[in-house]
Amino acid sequence: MEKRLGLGKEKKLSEAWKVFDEFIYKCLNLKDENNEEQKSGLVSSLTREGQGGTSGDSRKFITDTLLNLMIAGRDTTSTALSWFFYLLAQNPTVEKNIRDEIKKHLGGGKWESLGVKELGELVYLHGGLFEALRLYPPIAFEHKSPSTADVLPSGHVVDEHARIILSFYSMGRMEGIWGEDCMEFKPERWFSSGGGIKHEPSYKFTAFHAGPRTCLGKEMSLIQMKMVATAILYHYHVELVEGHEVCASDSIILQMKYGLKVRLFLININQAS
Ligand code: HEM
Repeated sequence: MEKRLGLGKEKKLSEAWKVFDEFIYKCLNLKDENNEEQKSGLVSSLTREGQGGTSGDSRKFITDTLLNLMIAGRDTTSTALSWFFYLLAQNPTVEKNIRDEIKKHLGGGKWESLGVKELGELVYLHGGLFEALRLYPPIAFEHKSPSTADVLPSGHVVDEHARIILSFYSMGRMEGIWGEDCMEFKPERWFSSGGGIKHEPSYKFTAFHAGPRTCLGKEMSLIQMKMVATAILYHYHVELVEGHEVCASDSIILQMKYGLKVRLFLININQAS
């Protein structure tokens, strides 16, 4: 009824759609004008590959795809970073180890001198982020339904009406999967015996899901998170504001109900020890 009459939440939604469409169409027009320079960009690839998707309308296809990427990539990445800094503030030794590692790879330069290749060598930072994702997966649970009746590898029979809930949050904290220290924040868990990054199968570390519907933005989000974390840790020591309650909200994304309040203390990484 609200939709038909253009009232309440439906009104807000259609206004928001209008703003979003105007923004995207403006970007597309800009792209058209600079066509030669942007042939290899994301929008150009979508235009080439999509050809309108099922709707046959290539602009709608691009708008929907970009909205999908924005929804999938924004709150997930920021939520993961909030939990990472929350855990870090409670584990100052880990913060120090990550800062030492950043310093070691700087080669005397500024944090901006760390490119994608160098970020990939920050093993401690990687371990810290993966621990945050294991303990606080931004998409904490997921449900799936079979399109037809089936038998799972476990032997469970599921019909087409079954709904299977997967709790990534619980899986990240199970002793049977991660061992006795499963509740501890331990970046070292992700170190290989050779000192590099240890790989864990996606069916064990499920923060990005697994199989054919696995997260398409995993590598991109890791680069983003590493860059943001490096920029902050290069400049600041992080402490939690005393008395501020930190707990998870009951939303689709495992955000912090009251946000994260921290104090930042300016440091000079080249002098910090
Ligand atoms: C820490 C950051 C992120 C986490 C934890 C995460 C996690 C996930 C998970 C669990 C899924 C599966 C959801 C489902 O099956 O319903 C998923 C799907 C997806 N993610 Fe991410 N994601 C992150 C960042 C991103 C970013 C930055 C992008 C892109 C810019 C992205 C794009 C996507 C897309 C397009 C899908 C749908 C894939 C499909 O259904 O085929 N994600 N992500």
